Amino acid sequence: MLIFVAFLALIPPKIIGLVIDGVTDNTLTSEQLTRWLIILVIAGIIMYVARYFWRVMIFGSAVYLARTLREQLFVHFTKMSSSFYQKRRVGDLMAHATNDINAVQQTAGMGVLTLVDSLVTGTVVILTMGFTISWKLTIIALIPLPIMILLTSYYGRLLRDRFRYAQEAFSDLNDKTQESISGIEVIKTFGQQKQDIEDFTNLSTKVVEKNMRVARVDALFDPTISGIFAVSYILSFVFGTRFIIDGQMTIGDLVAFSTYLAALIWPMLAFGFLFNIVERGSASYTRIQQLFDVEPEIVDVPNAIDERPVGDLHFDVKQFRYPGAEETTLHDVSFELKRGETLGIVGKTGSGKTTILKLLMREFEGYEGTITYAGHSIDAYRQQRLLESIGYVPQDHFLFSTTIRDNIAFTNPATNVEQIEQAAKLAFIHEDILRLTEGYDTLVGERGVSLSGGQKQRVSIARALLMDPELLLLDDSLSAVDARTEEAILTNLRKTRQDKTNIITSHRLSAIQHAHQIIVLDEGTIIEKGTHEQLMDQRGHYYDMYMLQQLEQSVEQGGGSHE
Ligand SMILES: Nc1ncnc2c1ncn2[C@@H]1O[C@H](COP(=O)(O)OP(=O)(O)OP(=O)(O)O)[C@@H](O)[C@H]1O
Repeated sequence: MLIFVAFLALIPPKIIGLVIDGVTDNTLTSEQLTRWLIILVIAGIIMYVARYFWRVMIFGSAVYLARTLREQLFVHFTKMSSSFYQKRRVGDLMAHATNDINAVQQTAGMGVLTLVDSLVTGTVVILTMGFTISWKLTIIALIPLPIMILLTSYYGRLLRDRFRYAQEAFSDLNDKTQESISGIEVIKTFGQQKQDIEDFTNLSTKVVEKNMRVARVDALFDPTISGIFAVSYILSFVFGTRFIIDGQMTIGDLVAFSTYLAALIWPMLAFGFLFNIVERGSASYTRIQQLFDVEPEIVDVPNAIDERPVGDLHFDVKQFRYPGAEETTLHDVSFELKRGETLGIVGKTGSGKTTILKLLMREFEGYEGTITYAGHSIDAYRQQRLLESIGYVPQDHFLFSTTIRDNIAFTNPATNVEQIEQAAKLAFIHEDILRLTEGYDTLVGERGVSLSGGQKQRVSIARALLMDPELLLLDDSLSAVDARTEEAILTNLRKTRQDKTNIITSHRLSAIQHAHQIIVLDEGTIIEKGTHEQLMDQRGHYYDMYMLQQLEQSVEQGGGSHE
């Protein structure tokens, strides 16, 4: 259609030239004039329709392209492991997925349009000017063209870096906004709004400065192209009138020529802007490509076992250090857990409890040692299958912005009401949910009601229990519930998960007291191991902790003595 319109656009200038020559020669009849006018109107209407459709098609395709790119990026994000998210900021990733993809979309739409239009329309008009009017005048009019190409491509190069800096500044601002809004409660309670506004303003000013640097180059394109075009006009009039005087051209020819020249304004502008548009898109695309280039760290081995592991667990890690960390996080941690047993892990904060669970879920690799589950190393399984065996209740519980029902039924939206309620009862949250005005349909998360810390924890537990996982990992998941509720949940777990494996980490010994095995961690290694009774007999760290907690408990309850 672009090519078709380019040819149609040749008609009006030609007709204008013929009419003018008809007037100067006194040969134009009113029938001829009417015919020319009808042709002009028909050409105009066809061009109108064709232009409309090709714009819709080109810009529409650009929107589809952006969708494809956005989806690919999202899928890529979901493949990335924890260490990727540790290094990247959320706001920055979001800026890539929005701002940069928009810039690529602009390039795809405007870029294709300007490229095809400038080349096709430009070439067709130039050839027509040369063949039907005068080659000499055409070449003279186009003398300034190379200067325009040189200048605009130079501006394009200038623009590229500046645009990249502007996009980076926007990423920083996006990140700041995201973090401030998420942390607004902390900012307010500490009275830090003023400082926060100042930080925001500084970043916002940086965005303006960087975009002004872009605008200063942007602004050069238009005057340069128009200026050079004016030179073309002057040259064609000066030489055109000469050629008329010499009898090489008619007045109609010169009028048609200048109309063609006017028709060249847009292709020339488009050609100049092409450098602008392409450089912007390429700066943004490079930023997106850098994200795509990051390989997922945790990948399935070839011919990975495509079955959920069910069986005994053997954890034997000689040494593990988080990527980039200076000190070893875990060393010489080993335990064996038969299917159906419960392991309790206790230890001071930062002793490595959560790390053990993360390694079990294959969130991080690169440790020295082996972790086997049901007779195979955990990395021999497809990660998806491994995780299907594991129900994890993280320390920082996270609820999605949806109903409580959907939050619990997260792993299997098709679950029936009874199963959801059963999971909620096991997690001792059913009664609390019924007390909410809309029960299981109450919206929670960012858009809904605020549940207490303990309630959120129990919804998270219900979510994991609904899976009826082979291996349940409770990461300090009972810290925000009172002792009675904790006891009730643990009793439920003991009753319903007799043949399933559990690992419970806790600061409170009451949560792990009944476990088949307990390990006491300190600075990343096991310092004591055994059952509650064995550990009490040892009179070591565990014993001291237990006595201290008993004392605290009896003080809380108003008593002064303990056994
Ligand atoms: N992603 C990470 N990158 C680098 N270091 C980490 C990372 N996560 C934890 N650490 C460090 O590893 C150590 C063990 O952390 P871990 O979360 O396993 O402790 P924890 O025993 O679960 O503590 P808590 O009881 O406070 O949850 C800590 O020193 C912590 O700073």
